[in-house]
Amino acid sequence: MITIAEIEAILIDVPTIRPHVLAMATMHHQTLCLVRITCSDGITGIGEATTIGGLSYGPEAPETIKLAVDTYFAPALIGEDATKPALAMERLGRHIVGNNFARCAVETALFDAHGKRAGLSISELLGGRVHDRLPVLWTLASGDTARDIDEAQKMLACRRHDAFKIKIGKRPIEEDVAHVAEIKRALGSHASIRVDVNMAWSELEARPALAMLADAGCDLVEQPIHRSNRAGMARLVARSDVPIMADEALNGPASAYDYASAAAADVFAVKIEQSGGLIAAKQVQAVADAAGVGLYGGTMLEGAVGTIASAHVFATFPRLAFGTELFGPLLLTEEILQQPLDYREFGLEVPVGPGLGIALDEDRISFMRRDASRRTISIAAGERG
Ligand SMILES: O=C(O)C[C@H]1C=CC(=O)O1
Ligand SMILES: [Mn+2]
Repeated sequence: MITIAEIEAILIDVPTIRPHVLAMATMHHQTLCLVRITCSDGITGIGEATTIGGLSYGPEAPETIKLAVDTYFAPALIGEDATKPALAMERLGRHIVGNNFARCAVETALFDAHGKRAGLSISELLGGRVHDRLPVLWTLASGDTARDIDEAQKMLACRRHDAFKIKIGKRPIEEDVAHVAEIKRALGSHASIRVDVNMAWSELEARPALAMLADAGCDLVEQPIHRSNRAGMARLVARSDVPIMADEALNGPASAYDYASAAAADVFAVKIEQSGGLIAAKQVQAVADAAGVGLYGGTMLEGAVGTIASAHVFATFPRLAFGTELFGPLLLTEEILQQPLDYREFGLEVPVGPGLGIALDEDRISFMRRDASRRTISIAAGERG
């Protein structure tokens, strides 16, 4: 039997190209928790978990993910059959509750390794792709209207993105709506404009705000109110002219079923980490398709590894009404792959090679990892200078 031999979780801090201003946090960097699994046949697989603003988005942070993987996931998985990712994850579920983000990183690494072994990409392991390229939007979140407009116009001009998600919820509603309306006016019909409120409003605030956003030409409103207020989401969906998307409310197939059966969302933002892995994300998709809920491929602002794992999953979705937001690597200053991802013509190419179909730049990773010893390098540099 080919077994799981070693599991390593590595933290890497990467600056963002500009501050990313969300309702609950302003990001100046992103921390990637890379998970590397080595199997007894010598094949390795890589996975990734990220969060947004440490613990400010959800119950996991990069450091807690590393701790969970090192302390609990690794001992439970070592010695298990490496050729059966679904079985390994099922067994793991008997010992570990929750920890969806950590689960996703581990499951991705198992799929990457098994895909390399089988000579198949992850999308092929998941049933086969229906898209080779995915539409990708860009998030405008500099915190400044003129800068956001300038950024969007550059993206349109170089044909990288023609849909934009504006992060709101931090400022008073009138200011936020004026910000959205000004961006929409500047970009006109060339661009689809959506907003993400990240749960910042109460239901009473959301009611007039949704009407104002509809007037401003907004195409989609993401998670306007708290994840726990499912009935409130259903009331908003029933009266809103703009489609409403659930994001934070979804953490796997059971929550998707709850939301779909309560008619509490028009669209689901599927995120592999929030869902608890690639298989669970496919189950969220199945619930949405069965219920007639639209789909959108979401991101946890992952780097290249999590982004491509997501792309393999979303490439298997026959219906993807609102496209994806798989732009995470473009928000980061550092390239960690040997071959950069292919973003052009408003989309991302889904790699065709085995597993994830990407290769890490191992020298960069060794240099950037949080626990790298740079002391010797700086002493040597000091001696030279
Ligand atoms: O959807 C979120 O809340 C998280 C994320 C996705 C895009 C972005 O800018 O932030
Ligand atoms: Mn969101």
